[in-house]
Amino acid sequence: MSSLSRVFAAPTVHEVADRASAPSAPLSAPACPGEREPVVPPPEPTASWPASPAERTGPWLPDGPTGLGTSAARALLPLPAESDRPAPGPEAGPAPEGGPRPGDPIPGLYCPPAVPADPAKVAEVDRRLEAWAHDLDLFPPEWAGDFAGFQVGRAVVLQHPAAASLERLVVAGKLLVAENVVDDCYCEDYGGSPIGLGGRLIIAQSALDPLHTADGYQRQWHEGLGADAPLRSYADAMRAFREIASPSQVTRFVHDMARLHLGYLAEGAWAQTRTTPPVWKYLVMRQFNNFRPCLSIVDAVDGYELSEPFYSRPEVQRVTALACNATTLVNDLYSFTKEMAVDEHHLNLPVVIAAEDRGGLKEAYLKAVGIHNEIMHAFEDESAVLAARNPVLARYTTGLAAWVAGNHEWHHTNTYRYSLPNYW
Ligand SMILES: CC(C)=CCC/C(C)=C(\C)COP(=O)(O)OP(=O)(O)O
Ligand SMILES: [Mg+2]
Repeated sequence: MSSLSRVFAAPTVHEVADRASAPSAPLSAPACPGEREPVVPPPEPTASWPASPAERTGPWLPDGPTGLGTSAARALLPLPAESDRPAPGPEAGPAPEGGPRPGDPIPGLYCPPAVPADPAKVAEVDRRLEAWAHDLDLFPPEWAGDFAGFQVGRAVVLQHPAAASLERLVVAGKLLVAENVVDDCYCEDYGGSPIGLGGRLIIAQSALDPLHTADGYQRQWHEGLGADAPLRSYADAMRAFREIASPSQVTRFVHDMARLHLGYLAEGAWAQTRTTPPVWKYLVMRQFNNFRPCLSIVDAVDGYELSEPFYSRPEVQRVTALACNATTLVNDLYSFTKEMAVDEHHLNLPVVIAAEDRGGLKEAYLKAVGIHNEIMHAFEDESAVLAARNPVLARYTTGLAAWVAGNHEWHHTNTYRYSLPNYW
C-alpha cells in the first residue's frame, strides 16, 4: 500500500461496506480511473425533526446562547444541554510584540486551528493538478509562478482533512483552479472586466449546466466550450465532479455556481457605475460572490451525501451560509493590502465600512474583524445545535468547520499572495 494510502482517514463501517462492492484498490488511487465511485448513501436519519410547523414553536424553548441568529436556531430546534456542546475554539490571541510577522494570523481574528496538511498528499495533488492544467492549456508559461504560488494542493488538503480519497481531493482542486481561472480571466486580474461580463458568464454557466437543444446547435455549443481556458477548465472539472457526486449534489453545486456568477455580476455592475454600496448591500453581494461552491462539496469530497431534504432545511441553509460568509470575509481581510495596491476603490469589507462610517481604513479593518468574528461564533453556536441532533448533520457541519479552518490557515500562511496591513 503506498504511503499516501495510509494518510487517509480510516473509513467508517458503511463506507467500507460500500467500497467492498468496488474493485479492491488502495485508498490513494481511484477504484478504476474514470469509473464512477459510488456515493455512500447516508444512514437513515433519526426522526428528530419536528413533524410540523406547530411543533416548531413548542414550549421547549430553553435558555441558550444569545447573539446573532440564536433566535432562529431556538425557534426551530431544542438547544442541547450546555454539557453536550463542544468547547468553543481558542479565542483569538493579541498581536505579538512588534505586530504580526509574515504568515501570522490577523490579531483578534477568531478561527479554530486547521488539521495540518500532509506534505506527501499536497505534493501529489499539486502534481496531478499541474498536469491537468497543462493538458487543458489553462494558462501561459508566464502564469506558472502564480499557479505555484496559489498552492492549490495545500489549499484543498487543508480544506478537506477527511477527504475519502486522493482522487476526490484532486476533483476539489480542479474545481478550485477552474473557479479562480474564470474569476481572474473574466472578472479580474488577468484581463477581466465588468464590460460584457454577463455574456461570458452565461456561457461559462452552461459548461456546468449543459445546453439541451436542436442537434446542430448542440454541436456548436459543445465545440464552443473549448474556446478559452475558463470554459475548458469549467467543463472538465465539472465532468470530474459528476463522476464522484450524486445527481442532487451536482444540482446543488450548479445552483451554487449560479449564485457565484450573480455575485460577480453585482460586483462588476458596481465597478462600472463606481458605486460604493452601504455595508449591508456589500454583505449581500459577498454572500453570492463567495467561497460557497467550495464548501457545498464537502460531503461529496468526504465520500458521503447530506441528502437534499436535510440540506434544504432552513437551519442547514443558514449554518452553510454563515460558514461561507465567514470564510469569504477572511479573504477580504487577508487580500486587503493586495487589492488596495491595485485599486484603492476595490470593494472589500473594510473599504465599504470606511465609506459608510466616514472613518479611516484602520478602524474599518478592525471593525471588519469583529463582524467576521460575530458571524463565526453564530456559525459555531448554531451548527452545534444541529450536530447534537443528527449524526449526518454532525458530519456535515464538521466538514464545513474544517473547510473554514483550513481556508484560514491557507490564507494566513500564503505569503506569496497575501500580506497584512501594519495596523498593529
Ligand atoms: C474559489 C472560489 C469559489 C472563488 C469564488 C469567488 C472568489 C474568487 C473569492 C471569494 C475570492 O475573492 P477575491 O476575488 O477577492 O480573490 P483574491 O482576494 O484575489 O484571493
Ligand atoms: Mg479578495
